[in-house]
Amino acid sequence: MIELDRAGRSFKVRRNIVHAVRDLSFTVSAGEFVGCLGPNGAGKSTTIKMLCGILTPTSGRVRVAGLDPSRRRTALARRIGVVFGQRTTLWWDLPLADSFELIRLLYKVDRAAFRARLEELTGTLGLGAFLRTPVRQLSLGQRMRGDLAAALLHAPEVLVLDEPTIGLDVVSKAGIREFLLRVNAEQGTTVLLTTHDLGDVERLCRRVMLIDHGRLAFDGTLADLMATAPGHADIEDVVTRLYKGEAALTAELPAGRDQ
Ligand SMILES: Nc1ncnc2c1ncn2[C@@H]1O[C@H](COP(=O)(O)OP(=O)(O)OP(=O)(O)O)[C@@H](O)[C@H]1O
Repeated sequence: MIELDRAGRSFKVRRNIVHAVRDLSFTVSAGEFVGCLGPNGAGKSTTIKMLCGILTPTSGRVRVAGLDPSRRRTALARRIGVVFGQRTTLWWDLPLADSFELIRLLYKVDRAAFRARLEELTGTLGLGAFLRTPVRQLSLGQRMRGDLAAALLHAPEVLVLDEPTIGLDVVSKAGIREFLLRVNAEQGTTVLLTTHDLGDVERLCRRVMLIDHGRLAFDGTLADLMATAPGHADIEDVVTRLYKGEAALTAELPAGRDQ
């Protein structure tokens, strides 16, 4: 469903070249739920932006649902849902319901299918009480639920989330996590998320990737991740060690994973 083959993205900043992502290769199969960790500036958001076609890779190849994201952005938009936790894709001054209607028109979703989908999402995400509220008046937790609904209204096969639980309280976080698990389990939606919240990884992700300096530094299960630091039972300790380079990351890549 998602394929990166030696994908790279660099930026020219004044006279310097910043290599945000280098030689990144991995595949995510249909129905997987994958978490992507990495220190600040590691290249996670740049990777997500290449997956949804916002950024064109400067080297290598990216495919999502068989499409080249930067060349087939419109075709891909029908098959992918994207949420940036730090930025809303909703219309700030419009009530949530009007934003959804605009999305229906943009994505040319059939009216009956849209109604059914919206009803389902309104129920599972608890949007009913604030559907008529302008987006700018929503709390962060409400806005995030609205953004998730917006990303899923056209029933995409792939859902890509950049820090979907950032800034949320424990109850809101739990609600979003439960919802994402449901979408993955019941609809078979492939989910790839980036996060700094290790609770997201523990509770959601069957597979964890770690990006460091734009490269894939680890790819395996949560148990594989914990095994990189024997004797450390706390995921926070393990990840801190990995970020500080205290563990031999690449040596721990499980056999059979793309590197
Ligand atoms: N448009 C840009 N122009 C120049 N440099 C950029 C641009 N976008 C990202 N970078 C640089 O690329 C590197 C990777 O950034 P990116 O945002 O992908 O990291 P990240 O892993 O998502 O970080 P964080 O966890 O802090 O969100 C950083 O050094 C960043 O400064």
